[in-house]
Amino acid sequence: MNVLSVASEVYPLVKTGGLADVVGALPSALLPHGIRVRTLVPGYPAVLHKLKKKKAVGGIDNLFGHPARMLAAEYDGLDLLVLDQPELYARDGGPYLDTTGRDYPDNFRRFAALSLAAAEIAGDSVVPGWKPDLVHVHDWQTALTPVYMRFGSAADMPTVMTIHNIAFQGQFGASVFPELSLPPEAFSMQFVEYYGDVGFLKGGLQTATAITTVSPSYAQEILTPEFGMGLEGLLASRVGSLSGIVNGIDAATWNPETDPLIPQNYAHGTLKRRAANRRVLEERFGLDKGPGPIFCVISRLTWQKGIDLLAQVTDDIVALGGKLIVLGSGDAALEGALMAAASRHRGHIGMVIGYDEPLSHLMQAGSDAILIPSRFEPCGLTQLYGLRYGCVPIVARTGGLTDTVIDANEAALAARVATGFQFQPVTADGLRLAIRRAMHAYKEPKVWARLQNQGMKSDVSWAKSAERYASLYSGLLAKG
Ligand SMILES: Nc1ncnc2c1ncn2[C@@H]1O[C@H](COP(=O)(O)OP(=O)(O)O[C@H]2O[C@H](CO)[C@@H](O)[C@H](O)[C@H]2O)[C@@H](O)[C@H]1O
Repeated sequence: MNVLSVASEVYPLVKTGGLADVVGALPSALLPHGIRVRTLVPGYPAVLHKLKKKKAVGGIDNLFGHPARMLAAEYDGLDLLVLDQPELYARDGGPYLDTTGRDYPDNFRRFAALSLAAAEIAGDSVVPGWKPDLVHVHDWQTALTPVYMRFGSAADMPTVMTIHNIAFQGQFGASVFPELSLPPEAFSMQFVEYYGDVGFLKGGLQTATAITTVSPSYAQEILTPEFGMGLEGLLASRVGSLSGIVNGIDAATWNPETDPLIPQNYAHGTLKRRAANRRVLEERFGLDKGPGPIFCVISRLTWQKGIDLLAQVTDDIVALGGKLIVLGSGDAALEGALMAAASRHRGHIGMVIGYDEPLSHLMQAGSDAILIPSRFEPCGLTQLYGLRYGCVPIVARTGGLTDTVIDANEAALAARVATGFQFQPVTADGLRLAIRRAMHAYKEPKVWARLQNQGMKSDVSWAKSAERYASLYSGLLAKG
């Protein structure tokens, strides 16, 4: 089976968050199922620069007023198609934001173009001699693909639309509609019209053959007004086509036994070796040496991720004898609150503002626990990395965090299945209580080591989830 996967980012070429990790890791996990994935991404400078050997395999004469080239390349096991259209993608900033942190004003056009190109590949008019059997799109940036397919020459080909984060919907004023090269009837409830605006994600959810999200719990939650963010009604009308498949991790990139980004490799039998990583971490974050657990946070610093709750418990962490290190960037006010905490508690709280992939590996390898107080979390990946690295996850009981961490309650401890701590309600008090519970467990080395070992043994690979995607794809093809 040939699958075209379409996304706005893919690890290791371009990454702003978990979407890239998933899009980068799923293809090799699907290969044993006889599924060959080609991944279509925009030709951002970062992508073109990293791909040394690329070949023009086709093109589109007029993609929103400009010619575009389709390049093919292989990178780190990925079979890539790259949409090379400098007017849209040759920019100095990131994939979505300019150098001052603002959305590019033509993002609607940049990602409509990506979606239209995908639909034309599916319609067999762009890459001669290659055509997918199914198209899999991710998040709002690629959500118009099934809409274009419906009105183009691949109307019967099955499509899967995966929601990684329903908070980002790609909603634009109605004035963009005439620029999208869609027929007038597409501006209706059945397609992209969304409360009088154009909704990219809405259009995708309305037209994709199947909808998935990245955990079973989140698939349930988005049917409620609290988590559906306005799309719960539409999703309820499509509930028969909606499922949740939990994310895995790239077990080769995230393997403490072989990870080249950490000073000291280790396995679950050699947890003591983590101490060497801890020492490097202490240096890096300016922490005092000494006992007590190091809690880490690796995250966008936003309300979704509950970072305001974290800012309320920093003093408590220090008062209880713990240390805190934070890597991330985001809301200026939250960055400021954490910086203030770091200067109040020099030697006990360290902060690095920015995005640093190697440092994120070191933090998982040297910290004792990772805090994830998210208000909503479709799946979450950092708790999965934590499990693999013996960095015990302390998580809000929501979405995929619920599905992947087993709370250290008495029964779970007795059954030796606990892997971390969950808390609810998702408030500062809830988080505070979870930190107290973790501190208590940390004081009993045997209990803590068991939590670490149990986590390291849990299956966070793609194996089971790839099987689920494979059977979803086969089911759709069989129906088609
Ligand atoms: N400052 C920093 N420096 C280095 N690395 C950093 C970093 N900040 C974050 N990261 C990395 O970025 C990724 C974040 O992934 P998450 O799944 O936690 O959240 P995100 O909200 O981006 O993804 C959305 O999509 C994914 C994928 O489906 C879902 O798991 C998730 O719930 C959903 O919100 C992880 O690999 C993490 O290590």
